[in-house]
Formats: sequence, structure tokens, C-alpha cells
Amino acid sequence: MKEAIVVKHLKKSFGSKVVHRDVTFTVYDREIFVIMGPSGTGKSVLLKQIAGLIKPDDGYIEVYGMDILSLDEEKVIEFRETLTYVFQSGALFDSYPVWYNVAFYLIEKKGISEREAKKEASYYLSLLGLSGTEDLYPSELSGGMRKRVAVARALCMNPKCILFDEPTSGLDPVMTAIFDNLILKLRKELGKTCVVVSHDVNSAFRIADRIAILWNGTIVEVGTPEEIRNSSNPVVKQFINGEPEGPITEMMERENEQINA
Ligand SMILES: Nc1ncnc2c1ncn2[C@@H]1O[C@H](COP(=O)(O)OP(=O)(O)OP(=O)(O)O)[C@@H](O)[C@H]1O
Repeated sequence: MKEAIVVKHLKKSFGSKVVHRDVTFTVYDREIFVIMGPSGTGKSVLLKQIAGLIKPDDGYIEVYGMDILSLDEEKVIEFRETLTYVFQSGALFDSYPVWYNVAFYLIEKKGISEREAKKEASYYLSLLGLSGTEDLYPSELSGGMRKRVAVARALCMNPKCILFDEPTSGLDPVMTAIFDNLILKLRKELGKTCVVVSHDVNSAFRIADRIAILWNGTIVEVGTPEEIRNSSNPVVKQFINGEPEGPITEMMERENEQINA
């Protein structure tokens, strides 16, 4: 299996707050890899480091053979076109119509004419069930539609790999299922590698080839949905069963005691 993303011994702190102590994992080409874990364990920070938006303190990140922590100018462009990050909020420009949001990279960075870029944007919007929204503004769309526009924008760059930060947060169960199908379709029909940060256990089990559980600065387990469901690791068990008592809450209580001491 071809490696898409290799993360080795990643370390990241913000001041005295240690977020990642030692994070190591591999994502394979065309895999749907879901990263889960309790709130505040550093899932978004991990994605942002892979996307080159935050610099790790130490460790190694490779994306399709590129060592992303030491890219020269030429490779930076190749990296940007290999991997895209879809922000949790969608991060759309409110003052531009939908089509321009989607075509932004093509027009601003690739110098493609607005006419051609709009055609391309319309194609990706139709792929995501958003035909007819081209001339609307982001404020006129629902949350789920805005998230899909953000995916269309990512697809316009034709990356090999897309990073999704909580794509289904704030969506109802039906819209969540639609989004899950969309991610499955991106892999099946367009051959994309998808790395998804999610809180939603049902959604993760539905889409993932493998799931990684991040906790206490490290990946405590990686496995297929079946392996994660049957894990004997107390952290994994507490997390996927949503139990109020166990190692996750014990550590939270210890941290609260230290803060209040
Ligand atoms: N730019 C930053 N400066 C300082 N601290 C940060 C910064 N970004 C994140 N953090 C801290 O890093 C920790 C991990 O944050 P992160 O957003 O990655 O968690 P998460 O697992 O994605 O949480 P959630 O599931 O709630 O979205 C948190 O304690 C957060 O406050």
C-alpha cells in the first residue's frame, strides 16, 4: 500500500500546555482515516500541522513523499495542490458569490479566466448536489450547504488528499449521513484520500477504513471500525461508548484539581 501521510514522533506544546507528546501514524493512499478523541486532545492542531498551518515543535511529517517541514518554494506549490484542508466553519468569503468562493484558487493562484473557472466551479458544485447555487452568497445557504461549498472549493484544487475538520459538526442526522456518503463518494469515484476529524462515533464507523484514537498527547489505538469497537483499551471503550466514568474523566478531574490548587 502506498503511503499518503506519514507522521512520526510529533510534538507540540502551547506554552506550558503539552498537546502532542509523541504522535505517530500512517495514512495510506485512497484511505478514509478518521481521527477521534475527547474534546481538547489536539485533533484540530494535528490536522493543521499536517496541512502546514501550524509548525510542530519536533517530529516528522511526510505527505506523498514530501517532507513538509522543509519544503523549497517549488515544493510548497506542489504540496498545496496535493493536500487541502477543509475548515470546520467552511471559512467562506461572505462578500463573494458561491461560485467565486469555489473558483478562488483557480482565478487568484492559477490565473484561469473567470469564465473557465466558473464552469469548473459549477461542475464541482453539481457533484455535491449544489447546482443552481452559483450566484447565491454564503449567507443565503444552510450550514450543511456551506460545508459542501467548502468541499467543492477543496476539490477545485484537485488534491490527492483532503483533510476534513469535523465536517458534520452542527449537522442533523440526515445531513450527517449525506455528508458521510459524500466522503465515501470522493474516495470511490475520485480516488481521494480523506482524513477526517470527527466526534461522531456512528459517522466514523460508517465511513472509516481505519480509526485512530488520540488522547493524552498520543495515538492510543489505530484499527478498523471492528477492531476499535472490540478494543479492550479502557480509554477507547469509554470514548466510543460515551461512558461518564473512566480514564478520560479521571484525567480531566485531575487536571481541574491542578488548575484549582
Ligand atoms: N493557537 C493556539 N494557541 C494556544 N493554544 C492552542 C492553539 N490552538 C489550540 N490550542 C490548544 O490546544 C489544545 C488542543 O486544541 P484542538 O482544537 O486541537 O483540540 P480538539 O481535539 O480539536 O478539540 P475539539 O474536539 O473540542 O474541537 C486545546 O487546549 C487548545 O486550547
